[in-house]
Amino acid sequence: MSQRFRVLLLPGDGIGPEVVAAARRVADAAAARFGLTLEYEERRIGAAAIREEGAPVSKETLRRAGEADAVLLGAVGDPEFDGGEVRPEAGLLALRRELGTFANLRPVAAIPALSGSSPLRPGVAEGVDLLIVRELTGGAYFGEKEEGEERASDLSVYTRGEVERVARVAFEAARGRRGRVASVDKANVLATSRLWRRVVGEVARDYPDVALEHVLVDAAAMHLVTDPGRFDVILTENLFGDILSDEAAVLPGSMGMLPSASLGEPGSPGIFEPVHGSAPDIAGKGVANPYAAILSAAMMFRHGLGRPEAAEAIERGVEAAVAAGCLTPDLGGSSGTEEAAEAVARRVAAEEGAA
Ligand SMILES: NC(=O)C1=CN([C@@H]2O[C@H](COP(=O)(O)OP(=O)(O)OC[C@H]3O[C@@H](n4cnc5c(N)ncnc54)[C@H](O)[C@@H]3O)[C@@H](O)[C@H]2O)C=CC1
Ligand SMILES: CC(C)CC(=O)C(=O)O
Ligand SMILES: [Mg+2]
Repeated sequence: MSQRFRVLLLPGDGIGPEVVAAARRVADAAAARFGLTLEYEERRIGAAAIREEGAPVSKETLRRAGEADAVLLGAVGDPEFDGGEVRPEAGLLALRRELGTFANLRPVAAIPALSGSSPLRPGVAEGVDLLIVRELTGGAYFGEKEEGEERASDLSVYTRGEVERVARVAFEAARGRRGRVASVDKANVLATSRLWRRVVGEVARDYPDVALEHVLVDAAAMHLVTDPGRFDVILTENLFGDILSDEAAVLPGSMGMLPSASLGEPGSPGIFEPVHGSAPDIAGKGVANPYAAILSAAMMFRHGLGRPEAAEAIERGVEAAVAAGCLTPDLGGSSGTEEAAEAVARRVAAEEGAA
């Protein structure tokens, strides 16, 4: 009998529905090839939920997310709600809090056909392969807020336990990679960063086979673009990780190339979501790059459903589609979102050596 998984789809806003449809198309191809059944439920989040349900995420959606095996999410955010009291982005933060997804894995890898000397895309950094482990449920995004006409504040709090658990995720990941962790902080100024640095140093003692360096975030931002090869795993807090990962998008060539997995305690559902936002400037045009969402579906198979062979098939499918020149406009091509998804799905279905 085929293995069944419940996947909650949260397409969200802007290009979210377009890229989630693309990711679903490819996930279905992978499921069919490996004899799995994906049972989908689709619900609203973000601006779509504010309009229809009066809140950026409903209690029922949070409950259903908790019951799913994995959540596949597009993006939230709509200029209509800029400056308003109820913000679409609050729905995503509430979901991350509800599921306790404290570790956000953001791999940054340049696809060979796009990199360096390739005539397809000169300028993309060749051979880049790093992993940003971003703490996702603490810091300034979740601290107490004060918002007035004359004064505003966002409290940034980290506890020893919050730092320790995400640090362990980074060290474990480094063991399966090139054995190096760069912990990024601002310990010359911030108290939270000094706690961060102390605790990461303590955790490192349990991983004598992993090399640890501490890097200040301002210098890290520079090294990331001038010498990305110096990094293997970057471990950092919520706000710094958000900014550094968008910066890292220049390495594979586009925001549309960065997937992510937001993970909590073992056994709890993860959220699989592209790093990019709702991109209102290109929404509804059918030109959004779906590879970040498709690669997030691959991460869902690997980290959420325990089926790495399906993840690898999707990743090979994306590489092959890109090598064949199936590029959306952000990558210098003229393919549409659906065309790119179809190109990957076809390759996933047809690949030799199916399990
Ligand atoms: N995880 C999430 O849901 C996130 C939501 N947002 C929200 O998204 C909205 C727009 O924010 P922006 O700052 O414009 O960031 P964004 O990531 O949506 O877009 C930044 C730039 O990258 C381009 N881009 C992004 N994804 C792309 C894709 N798949 N294919 C081709 N081009 C792509 C956009 O066209 C835009 O020029 C805001 O409301 C923001 O709060 C922003 C980041 C993350
Ligand atoms: C709540 C989101 C808008 C934050 C974000 O930009 C991200 O997680 O990448
Ligand atoms: Mg972001």
